Amino acid sequence: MPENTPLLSVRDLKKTYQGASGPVEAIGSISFDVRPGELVCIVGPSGCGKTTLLKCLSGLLPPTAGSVTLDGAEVTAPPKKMAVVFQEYGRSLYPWLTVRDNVGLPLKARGVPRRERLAAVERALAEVGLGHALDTYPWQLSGGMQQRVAIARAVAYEPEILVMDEPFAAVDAQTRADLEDLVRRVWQDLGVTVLFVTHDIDESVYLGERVLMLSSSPTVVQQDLAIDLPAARDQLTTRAMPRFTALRTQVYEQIQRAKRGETVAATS
Ligand SMILES: Nc1ncnc2c1ncn2[C@@H]1O[C@H](COP(=O)(O)OP(=O)(O)OP(=O)(O)O)[C@@H](O)[C@H]1O
Repeated sequence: MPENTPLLSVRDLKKTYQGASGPVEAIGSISFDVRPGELVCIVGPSGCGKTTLLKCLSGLLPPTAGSVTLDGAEVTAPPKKMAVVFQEYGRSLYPWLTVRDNVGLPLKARGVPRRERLAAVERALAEVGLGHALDTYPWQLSGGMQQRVAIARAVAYEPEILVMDEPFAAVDAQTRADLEDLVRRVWQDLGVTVLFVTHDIDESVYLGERVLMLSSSPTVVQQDLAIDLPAARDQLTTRAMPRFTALRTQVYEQIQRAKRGETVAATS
């Protein structure tokens, strides 16, 4: 695929729920593209429709209007080319399966032969620094390690796009910093396209090459901001850069505007 052809294309997406006391317009109208190999963060205030958007993107919820296209095909069911990592790692791993079997499960379901599957599982676990944990069970690991297993499972599947839904919201600050660096490393090493949803402004700027800021519900893209920080990022030096501070201030101000219900045109 040429580099400028979008991998994921969201066009005029609208979602209205039928609530008990009438229609709830969760998503007003959202349009954006993600090109192959990009790392895009989506950030917005609580209740702005991030979960609704992700459900529509991953084919779990039909939009009221508009479309989602992945690699040229309209998404109407969970796409094979997409892997999703959720916040609740504790519920996404099977406690009765070893780490090796948890990571290998989607490949088994896809019919990948055993030898090839085991090689892919070992590669993915080595990538997330858990090459030594193949035969352990999820409940023998810390929360951060379990989330690494969930990331390895997504990576082993070799998706065209890796969607992460607030994946680090439930871990402590130090683990979170390590996992952020892990996501950037996986993105750089494997060239996978990443769409990362977070409510954390600093995290969106530290991780992303682009940040899409959502307005309050009914949601639109408030701003599409290019993150022009150096590709090699480091928790101490990058976060201490004046440019980092300027970008986080810009995102913070937009989120505050979104909370007040002020919408501005999406610009980069
Ligand atoms: N099944 C539903 N029926 C009716 N309204 C809903 C339903 N699901 C979500 N909503 C409403 O749609 C809006 C967006 O909700 P959504 O959960 O997508 O936001 P969010 O950004 O993921 O929130 P948070 O960051 O707090 O998790 C909210 O006003 C919510 O109350």
